[in-house]
Amino acid sequence: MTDKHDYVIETRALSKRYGRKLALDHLDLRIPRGRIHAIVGANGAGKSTLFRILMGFMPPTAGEARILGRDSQTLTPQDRSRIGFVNEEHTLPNWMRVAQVTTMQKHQYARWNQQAFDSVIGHYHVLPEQKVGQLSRGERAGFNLALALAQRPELLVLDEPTLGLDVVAKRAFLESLLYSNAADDCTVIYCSHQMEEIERVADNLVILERGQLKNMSAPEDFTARVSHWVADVPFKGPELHTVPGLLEVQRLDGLHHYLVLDQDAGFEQFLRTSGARNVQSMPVSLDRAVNAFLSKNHAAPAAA
Ligand SMILES: Nc1ncnc2c1ncn2[C@@H]1O[C@H](COP(=O)(O)OP(=O)(O)OP(=O)(O)O)[C@@H](O)[C@H]1O
Repeated sequence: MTDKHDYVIETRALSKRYGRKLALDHLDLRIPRGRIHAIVGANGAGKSTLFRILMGFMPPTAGEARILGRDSQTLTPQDRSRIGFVNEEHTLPNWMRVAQVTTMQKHQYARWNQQAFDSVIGHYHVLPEQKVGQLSRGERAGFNLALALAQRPELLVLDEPTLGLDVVAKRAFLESLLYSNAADDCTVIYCSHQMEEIERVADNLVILERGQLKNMSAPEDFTARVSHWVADVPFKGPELHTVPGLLEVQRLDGLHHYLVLDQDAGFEQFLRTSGARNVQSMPVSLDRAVNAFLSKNHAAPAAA
């Protein structure tokens, strides 16, 4: 049932103001159905606010937010049952046993898929008789993901799901997500600050900054927008305000390192005209590209 206007999330001029702070600023965001979409942003970019509005926990100040085609402010329990949500807190009743929680969820969700549950929980050493409160953080994350995937939600929102997990638990979590075929008939929204995870799982990279959409493309296409130039420039080099697309500059071992956005080979010419002797371009990782992009405005004062 996919048509070209089938968006799982659609916002139009969505704004949220908390007192003097504008957390979402006329945000127009359209996330198509299917695949894994990463949403990244610096602290305070508005990600949690966006999800609070989308889940109907909070009204917007202005604009419109739709989730699975419904107005987020009038979601019914049935609409909500089409959405799975896993966050870093992995909130489940601590006093209940794993088997009890599983049975309860099985009865609650008509589309429950036992095979999906078994294949994910199989990555973890979780016993049915254990109480939720006795599980380790990684086991609780895995249990939560297994429950969420078994609901067979149309939309699964994962908000920093691997925060605080060790390397082994993180790997198990990502493998569960990838190998459960979640992306086949379920759209996954993955909010994380961990670029190596995003590089591994995401098909689409959404960057939010100060409540505005700054990028929506395949992660590798974003990386291709950022280039790293190393130049041997005598003295101070060009005035920084004249460097086109500048994200970051560093001086290391007497060489200038420039990270720039949306520049082509003309940038080499710019450096040479500025007196650079040796100029080389180097590949950039997604982590470096996103961090340089986000840091550029990080220290600037917030819009009131
Ligand atoms: N209840 C509130 N009252 C006032 N300001 C708020 C409130 N909730 C959020 N904010 C502000 O709105 C902005 C966006 O916050 P939000 O929690 O949505 O960001 P975030 O992208 O989820 O950040 P993080 O990555 O740090 O969790 C921040 O500047 C924050 O200080």
